[in-house]
Amino acid sequence: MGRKAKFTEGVIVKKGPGRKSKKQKDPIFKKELLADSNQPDRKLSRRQKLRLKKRQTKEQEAQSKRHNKNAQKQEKTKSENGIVEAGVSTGFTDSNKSWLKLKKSKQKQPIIENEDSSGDEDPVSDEESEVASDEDNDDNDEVNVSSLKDISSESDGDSDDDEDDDLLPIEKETKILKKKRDEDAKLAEEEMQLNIANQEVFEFPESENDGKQEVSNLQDVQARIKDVVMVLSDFNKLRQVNRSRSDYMKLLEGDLCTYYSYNEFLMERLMQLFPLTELLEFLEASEVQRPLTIRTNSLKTRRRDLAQALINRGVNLDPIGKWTKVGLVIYSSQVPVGATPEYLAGHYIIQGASSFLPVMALAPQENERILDMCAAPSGKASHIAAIMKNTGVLFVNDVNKDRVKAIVGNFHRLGVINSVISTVDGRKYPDVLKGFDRVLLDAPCSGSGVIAKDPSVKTSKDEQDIQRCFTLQRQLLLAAIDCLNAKSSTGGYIVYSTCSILPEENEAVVDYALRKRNVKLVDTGLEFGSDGFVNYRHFRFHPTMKLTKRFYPHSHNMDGFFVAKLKKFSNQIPKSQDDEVVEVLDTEEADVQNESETKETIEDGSNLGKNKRKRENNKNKSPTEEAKTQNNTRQISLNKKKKNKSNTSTINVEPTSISNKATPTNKKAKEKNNTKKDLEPNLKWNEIPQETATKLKKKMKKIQKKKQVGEIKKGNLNRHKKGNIRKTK
Ligand SMILES: C[S@@+](CC[C@H](N)C(=O)[O-])C[C@H]1O[C@@H](n2cnc3c(N)ncnc32)[C@H](O)[C@@H]1O
Repeated sequence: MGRKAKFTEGVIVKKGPGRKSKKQKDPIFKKELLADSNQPDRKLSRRQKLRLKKRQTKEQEAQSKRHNKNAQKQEKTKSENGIVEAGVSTGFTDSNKSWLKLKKSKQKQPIIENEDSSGDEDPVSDEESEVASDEDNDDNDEVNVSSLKDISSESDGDSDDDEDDDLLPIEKETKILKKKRDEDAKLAEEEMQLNIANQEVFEFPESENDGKQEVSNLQDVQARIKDVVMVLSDFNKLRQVNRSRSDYMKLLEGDLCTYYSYNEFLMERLMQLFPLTELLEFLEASEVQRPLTIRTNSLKTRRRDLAQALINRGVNLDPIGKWTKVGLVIYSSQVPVGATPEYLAGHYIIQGASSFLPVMALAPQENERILDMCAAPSGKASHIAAIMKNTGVLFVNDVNKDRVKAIVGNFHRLGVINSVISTVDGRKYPDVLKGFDRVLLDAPCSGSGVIAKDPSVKTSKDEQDIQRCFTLQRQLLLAAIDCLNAKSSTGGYIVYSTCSILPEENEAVVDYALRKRNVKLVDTGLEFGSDGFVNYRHFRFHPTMKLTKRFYPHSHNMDGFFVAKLKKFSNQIPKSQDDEVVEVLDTEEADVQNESETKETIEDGSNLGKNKRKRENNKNKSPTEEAKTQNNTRQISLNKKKKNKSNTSTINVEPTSISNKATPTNKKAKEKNNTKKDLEPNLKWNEIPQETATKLKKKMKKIQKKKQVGEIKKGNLNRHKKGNIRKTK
């Protein structure tokens, strides 16, 4: 195989002007680059000139140093050896050696260098001196850098310009950015120092009204809130020595009331409830409306179809979350959401996300008998009906006749056909019907969880309102439990819920029911939410209270809400002495009882203490054991009653209770005194405003009269009964 012939060899192919050669011109270099760098007339930049000058002065200095050293050495050797060698300089060798020593320490090549130069007494050449001076420069790197910095900072304008000329655009940009970043960091540092300084100078207002007048606008109030929170977060370090934590808390409470427009009562309760940072989050979140949410009525449509229909009408929506299959959140809408054809056809109901939770916890089953005791306007009741698929029977009740009308309207629209609607006081419901598989008690409450929806709650609630609420809630809960059938094959469950976040209306009510009835707390089945309180102020609730769920606007993005689920394990009602308190009273009596029960709770008197002790004794017992002890107490109390009957025919009535039950008959005067005593020890008249005191007194007189009449009647009855017994005997 021979080599291929190159036919083109020797023929010079003329390259045509290609695209590149057409466009690209010959490169043009800067003059300086082309110029010989060794040429003395080369143009140097200012900085280069400075460097050159510096190097030259350094060289001179180094040389003079060397001369001095040599001179000193020569003098030394002369004085040591007594020999004076005029005209012969050995100094360079020494200096050379010293340079070598320097090298030795730096480069760790002492042997070769030493060997090479050992005994060499040649004077150091110019080149070497150049190197030496360079080395010196290296040694003094730090000095050079700092001096360069100095130079640049001194002659900011010119040198920077010169430098910038040498830099690429991207380098220039990074330089500018770096400079800006440095400036920002410096500013931030200054601000921080200023904050620290301010923080240190926060002074507690000295005026008598604790500084209420010192802040004139909301911005100042806000600033002081921040300051006080800061002090409280590191109290030992930042406090003023003569001020206690409670002083700061009081100041903060006042400022928060001013800033967020709350009354002191509610703010105080909230401050007891939340840690400071969480409190601020709660207050902020309660200023913002919750997102508009709707629930698909699964009796009439599916969520997907409803969503599509609404999107077609210009509604911007999304599913609420993974935890519900029927909820939709509406971000914006081109049509009024409460008046679309879908709404009117009952395909959905406008309902807050938190309202889904109690029904989910109740977990209704098809074909059950379910009671919704306080149902109007029926958001939750219609949800229950939908889950039951219109099977079984849903008993829907509310004491308010006007609100019941809303139930009827809603049920018509939504197509609920398995319901019986009633208007009864829930507390009397067990007298009407019992034996339900499940009961929902969505109790009337203070509404402290729905402040965004109803801002009047901020200022309208006081101690008495809360007391009235929780007394009614307790009575309703016991009645609701009494309506339940513990032996239900599918249920025996009750869900208690409120839109309040106050433990008095939630955990305390459930705790009360745990003591009064054969029920135990069970898991709600809700996958999210915060645990219920076990400790709160002077209350200590049953440890199982953790099974209850709380929801907050700031952490769950829904209205404040409480849900507890209880299972009834016996239809028997344990009768303890305390039970006398729990009776269905007419409204007038209930009011007075509220007052007296309320007092009982405020003063944390004998009953609460007693109950607390009892609870602590039962704390480690299982529900059945607890039930046994409760039954025991019941027996004891019954025995006591029997004894009393046989001896004196009187029944011990709890000092706080006003009851319709049998009262002593034969000693009217004594009884009169007793009733008076029953009522009065708990009421401190001087603590009650005069108006309410006179009202209360009037009411009490009325009740006493009623009682006396009732007693006489009952007394007559008893006499008849006794007579009958005697007769039969
Ligand atoms: C929180 S609302 C119920 C809301 C309802 N569950 C819903 O989802 O639409 C409380 C209801 O309890 C009713 N209520 C108040 N006291 C009552 C009582 N003693 N017996 C029955 N219902 C009562 C009120 O009229 C009110 O409608």
